[in-house]
Amino acid sequence: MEATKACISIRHVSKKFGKQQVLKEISLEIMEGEIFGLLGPSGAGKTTLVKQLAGLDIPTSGENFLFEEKMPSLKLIEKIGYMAQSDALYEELSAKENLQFFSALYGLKGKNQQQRIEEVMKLVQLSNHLHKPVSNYSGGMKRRLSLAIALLHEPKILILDEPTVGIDPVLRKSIWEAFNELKNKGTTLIVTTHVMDEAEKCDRLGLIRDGRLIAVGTPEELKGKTNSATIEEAFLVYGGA
Ligand SMILES: Nc1ncnc2c1ncn2[C@@H]1O[C@H](COP(=O)(O)OP(=O)(O)OP(=O)(O)O)[C@@H](O)[C@H]1O
Repeated sequence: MEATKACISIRHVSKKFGKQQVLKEISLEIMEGEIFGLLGPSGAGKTTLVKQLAGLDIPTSGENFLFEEKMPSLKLIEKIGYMAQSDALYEELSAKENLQFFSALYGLKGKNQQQRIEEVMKLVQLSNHLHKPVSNYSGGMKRRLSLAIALLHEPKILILDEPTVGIDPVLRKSIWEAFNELKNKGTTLIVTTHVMDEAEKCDRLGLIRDGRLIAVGTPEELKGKTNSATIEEAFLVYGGA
């Protein structure tokens, strides 16, 4: 069997904002085609780390590599899809107009653009709402539209910062089905969360607390090693003392 390759390599990454040290010596490899969850309490440093992976910020020390290329790199932009924590949508435009705007940024034109718009809206189950102004969308619909936008250019790596916040359990399930579909097509997904049942759905997890990566493993490994019934319990064991 072919060994899986790392497509993201985080090497001794630290980050300071003023005097506050937000990331502390993080080293981690994320494999091609896995769903990797970054789990940690609010303020742990998850967003700070994924922003660096998306090329939107730089470490104070250490390095991030994507496909063996040091970040940030313009060359990699088309390989990365990033969905931020808050939606960056034009409320006064329709969903379709938003999708057309972002498609143009990625250089998608004509028939190809139209086809991708149809595909991504189908994936997030918003095909029937294409012409609605975004201002008439619910919070969950806006999250799904943001996801559709992050998927437009078929990125190899998809970085999702709390993608299902404010989304009800039924929709959350359908979004996770979409994640698994993408994974099966070879996309690597990085998902930040503090929802424990969501953590269980990831192939591997990185537990992050106060800017430190305190454990990495599959949900089963993390529970097994700490003799815990739940990820929450395992987290407390790793974070305790
Ligand atoms: N641009 C910035 N300037 C100063 N401090 C910042 C900046 N960005 C983040 N921080 C601080 O860094 C710490 C980590 O924030 P971060 O957003 O990475 O946490 P998080 O784990 O993503 O939390 P949440 O789950 O609430 O989004 C926080 O204390 C935050 O206030």
